[in-house]
Amino acid sequence: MSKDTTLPDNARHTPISMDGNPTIDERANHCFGCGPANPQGLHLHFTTDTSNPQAITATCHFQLDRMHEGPPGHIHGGIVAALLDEAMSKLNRPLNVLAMTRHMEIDYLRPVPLYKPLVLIGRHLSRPAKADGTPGRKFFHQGEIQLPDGTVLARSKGLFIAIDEKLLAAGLAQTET
Ligand SMILES: CCCCC/C=C\C/C=C\C/C=C\C/C=C\CCCC(=O)SCCNC(=O)CCNC(=O)[C@H](O)C(C)(C)COP(=O)(O)OP(=O)(O)OC[C@H]1O[C@@H](n2cnc3c(N)ncnc32)[C@H](O)[C@@H]1OP(=O)(O)O
Repeated sequence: MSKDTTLPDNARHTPISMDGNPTIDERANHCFGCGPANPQGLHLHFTTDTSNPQAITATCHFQLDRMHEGPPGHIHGGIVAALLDEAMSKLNRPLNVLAMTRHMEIDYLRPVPLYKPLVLIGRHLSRPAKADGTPGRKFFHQGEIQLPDGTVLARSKGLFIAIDEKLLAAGLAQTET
């Protein structure tokens, strides 16, 4: 039976060693991109599609207003970067890794409008193997901001590096002091 990709993917995509521990998303999440607990955040909500493990995607429908203005009537370039970073980072969890952005590049193809419904899409591109053939730490992803008709306004490519889960514990401890 094929998977219904219109439904949210609610599987708990975490390493087995994290069973029993809340993920970042399950705690009071202040992430600027997706955290419900951040009153100034973007509150982005993504639906992931893992039906093809070679082409995992994360999609978000969103619309911003003047709070995020750069060029008149358009989204600030730094916010465009944050949107693309967020979309790409949303691919790490379905890939069962904790990973941080090491490098990203952006093509700002067209100004991105405020007050219009837009689509934000992250696509997993590749995870090169290490020299010994074992899975590598580098994850290459792509992000796009599109108009509903598919016109691409901005596109990113990102390198994410898988990190040790202990770093996550250290980061969370810092937020609790
Ligand atoms: C103590 C606090 C820690 C807190 C962390 C906690 C949790 C984070 C987990 C997940 C994120 C959670 C939620 C999502 C939040 C936001 C969503 C957006 C995502 C982000 O916004 S997240 C913030 C921005 N992000 C950073 O704040 C990263 C700062 N940074 C570092 O923390 C290190 O930089 C790190 C750990 C990334 C890597 O450090 P490292 O030492 O482990 O790795 P290393 O340097 O060895 O690089 C590995 C291999 O990448 C190659 N390489 C390097 N640069 C390259 C390039 N440009 N092109 C091609 N290859 C390149 C090297 O050549 C090497 O390759 P090789 O292994 O083959 O030699």
